[in-house]
Amino acid sequence: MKVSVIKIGGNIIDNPAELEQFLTDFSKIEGYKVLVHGGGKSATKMAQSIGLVPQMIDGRRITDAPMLDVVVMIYAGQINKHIVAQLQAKDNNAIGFSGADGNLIQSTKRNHPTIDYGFVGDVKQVNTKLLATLLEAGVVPVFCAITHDKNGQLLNTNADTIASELSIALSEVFDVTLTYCFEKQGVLMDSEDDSSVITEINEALYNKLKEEKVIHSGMIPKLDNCFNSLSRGVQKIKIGHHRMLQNSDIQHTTITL
Ligand SMILES: Nc1ncnc2c1ncn2[C@@H]1O[C@H](COP(=O)(O)OP(=O)(O)O)[C@@H](O)[C@H]1O
Ligand SMILES: CC(=O)N[C@@H](CCC(=O)OP(=O)(O)O)C(=O)O
Repeated sequence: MKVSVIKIGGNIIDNPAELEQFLTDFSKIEGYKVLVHGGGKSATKMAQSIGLVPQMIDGRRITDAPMLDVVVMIYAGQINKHIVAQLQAKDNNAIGFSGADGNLIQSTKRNHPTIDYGFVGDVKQVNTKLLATLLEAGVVPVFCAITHDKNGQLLNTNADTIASELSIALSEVFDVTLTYCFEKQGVLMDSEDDSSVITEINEALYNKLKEEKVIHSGMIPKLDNCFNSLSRGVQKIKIGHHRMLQNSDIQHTTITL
């Protein structure tokens, strides 16, 4: 059996017209599917509006107690419930989840020797059995970027990592295709030129382009997640613009080991 795991980032979520188009395309995907959403941009705006100062290190948000409240409200509340309602309107039987719900994603608080990330979690285990049961019951799970430590503490976890870890776990049971959708056409030779798509990238090319600074910022953790997922059983990974979901002519990047 096949499963499509799709991740969308803050730039789609922040644009209502793009989000609506994405959800229309997503709702038409046949078979088992899982949606993972970020929302970093909205969380940053909300945090600033109440006087908090957002800080990211290596693609991870420093999450103190007030920031944790903001990300739980924005990711597990506002964004997740809007997406679920929109998918229900499109006749997809979506249910929204954080990692705490059904103990679906348990994580451990990040323990870094020099940086205090605060309430940030690294995924420890996925409740694959419950997730498979939900898929087999016709549910479309919609995950936000909040996990828990099973001791009552919610933790903020990078959404790309959640998509990757769910895909790895589901690979024990299904053939998984993981698709990262964002605002660009794929991994680009020039990150400002959408016509410069690299159609296939392996780890050797990635390392070379990272060194040459062709690949930088948020694309680095995204691709690190991709190679980790491929080496741990995920069948296929694509990165590109969400229009590729319903139009196979749209250029995108395929990741290979
Ligand atoms: N070579 C590249 N090709 C495409 N994007 C790149 C590249 N190098 C860096 N980037 C940056 O990576 C960003 C995507 O990472 P991120 O912001 O984490 O995505 P998401 O919106 O999915 O959370 C792009 O907006 C782009 O600015
Ligand atoms: C720990 C950590 O960094 N969590 C992320 C979760 C959201 C996210 O990943 O959103 P995008 O996919 O839109 O970037 C954050 O708070 O920004």
